[in-house]
This record gives sequence, C-alpha cells and structure tokens, in this order.
Amino acid sequence: MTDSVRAKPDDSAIVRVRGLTTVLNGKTIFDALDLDIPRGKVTAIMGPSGTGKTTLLKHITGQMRGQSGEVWVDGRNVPALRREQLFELRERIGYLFQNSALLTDFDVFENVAFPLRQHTALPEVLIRNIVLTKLQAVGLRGAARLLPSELSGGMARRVALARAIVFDPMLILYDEPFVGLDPIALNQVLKLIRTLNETLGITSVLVAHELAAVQQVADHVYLIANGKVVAQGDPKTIASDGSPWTRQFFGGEADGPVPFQYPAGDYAASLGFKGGA
Ligand SMILES: Nc1ncnc2c1ncn2[C@@H]1O[C@H](COP(=O)(O)OP(=O)(O)OP(=O)(O)O)[C@@H](O)[C@H]1O
Repeated sequence: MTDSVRAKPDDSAIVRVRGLTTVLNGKTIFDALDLDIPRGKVTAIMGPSGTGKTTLLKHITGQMRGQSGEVWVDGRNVPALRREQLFELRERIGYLFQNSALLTDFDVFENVAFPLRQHTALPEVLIRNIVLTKLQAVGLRGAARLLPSELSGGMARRVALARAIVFDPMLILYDEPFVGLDPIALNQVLKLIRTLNETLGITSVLVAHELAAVQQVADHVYLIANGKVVAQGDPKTIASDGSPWTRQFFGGEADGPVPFQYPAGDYAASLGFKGGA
C-alpha cells in the first residue's frame, strides 16, 4: 500500500476508523479499513456500487457494528457505547437519507418539527423559532405550510436538510444527496452543504458518485473498494493519480480491479457438473 492510500492519523479527526472488519452474509465489506474524517471539513466517500459506503455511515451512527475494529466519533468508540450513550451521540449527528424520506401527511413545518416533538418537551414558541430558523437557513421559510407532494425534488431535499440540522449537530452525513436533481437544484444543494458547513461550524461527510459535484464541494475524498481505502486526496486531482482503481472508477471503465461478478461459488459446480473446475 502506498502512502497516498494509507489513512493518516490526524488529531483533528472527528471520525477515526481503525481496523474495521465487517462481514455481511459471508461477504467481506470492510477488510481492516482505516480512515480519518477531518473536523470542520467536507469529506466525500466514493466507490463502486455495493462497496459499503452506506454501511460505513451506519457504522458511524452505530446502526451497524463490524466483527472487529474501532470507529471513534468525537472521541468515543461507537461499537463500545451503551444504548443510552449511543442515543446521545446520534442526537449530535444529522443524517440525510438517500431518499429525503419526508412524512407525506405532514407539511414542511411539521416535518422539521417532528424530531423536536419526538425527543424534547420544548414549548411551542421555541419549537416554532427553531423550525423557522432552520427553514430560513435552507431558504424555505416561505414554504412552511406546503405538503411534501407540493415540493420539487430539490426542495424536498432541502427540507430534509433543515430537519437534519434541527438539533445543531456536530456532524452531518449525506447519503447520495445529488441523485435526481436538475442542475439548478444541484447547485443549490451544493451551495447549501458548503454554507452550512461553514456557518454552523460542523463537519460534513457525503457519499456520492458524481465527481464533478464532489469536486465543487468536498475538501477531501476517499475512494473505497474491496473493503479498503484504495485512493484518497484532493477531489480536484484524485481522478488523475494514475492508479488502476482511479482509472477504472473515474474513467468508468468496465474492466479493471473492480470485478464484474458478485462473489459466487464455483460456476460449474453450481450448474451441477460434478467436480467442475
Ligand atoms: N443489513 C444488511 N445485511 C446484509 N447485507 C447487507 C446489509 N446492508 C448492506 N448489505 C450488503 O453490503 C454491501 C454494501 O452495501 P452498501 O449499501 O453499503 O453499498 P454502497 O456502497 O452504499 O452501494 P450503492 O453505491 O449502490 O448505494 C452490499 O453488498 C449489500 O448487499
């Protein structure tokens, strides 16, 4: 492994993954994975489909645990946390899911208010102030009384973002935030991710496939494949680092180190040919 693919220990890392090994249904998703997410920055996680990007986010929130290894988030090793410590930690992490997952029967205001009503006993006037502040931050205070069915895809994503920041998180995890957005909505979301990161003084981690978008918003990118970090660096230059992984992934080549076949047993044997090679 070259220096460029080895995670560099960094005291300012808010997330520090060490030796994470995760096997799901007999398939190794992470194979002693090491990586650091720098505090206060926007970090992109990229990699082929099924490589474990969403799974990595779930390790950070403690929704999933590996067989071994450590996942440190703001100084706590997540797999070792007790249930209530885990809930405490999760309240400090905002999560924007792949689909915006708004509650269809609730208007925009109530969607953003929902976590506050679920997890706090704040008076209505305070809830109102928090919700309107968050909606203002994403430019949708005027849409407070619209239903999700009345929103464009980009607006829905911004509402979900307002909801994700309702507890003033230290860390926001975005899972595929750019999928299905038209160019205008895409630019609005990009600008918003960057602005929120700066104005709220938080850390952002995003899983995405779109290199052009990642280049506009991210400070650092990790390329994960085969259970490990296979490349990392500046999003502007990573695509041209010349390694077979980056050539295949960013060049969209069908052939390369990423296998076409999902791991499977012996083909001839599975077709019933005895002792098939
Ligand atoms: N709960 C689970 N149980 C068993 N296998 C799972 C589970 N969750 C994910 N997997 C498997 O783990 C692998 C990684 O899935 P994951 O969704 O993290 O990939 P991804 O890199 O986010 O993919 P994509 O880019 O397509 O969204 C896949 O092979 C998937 O089938």
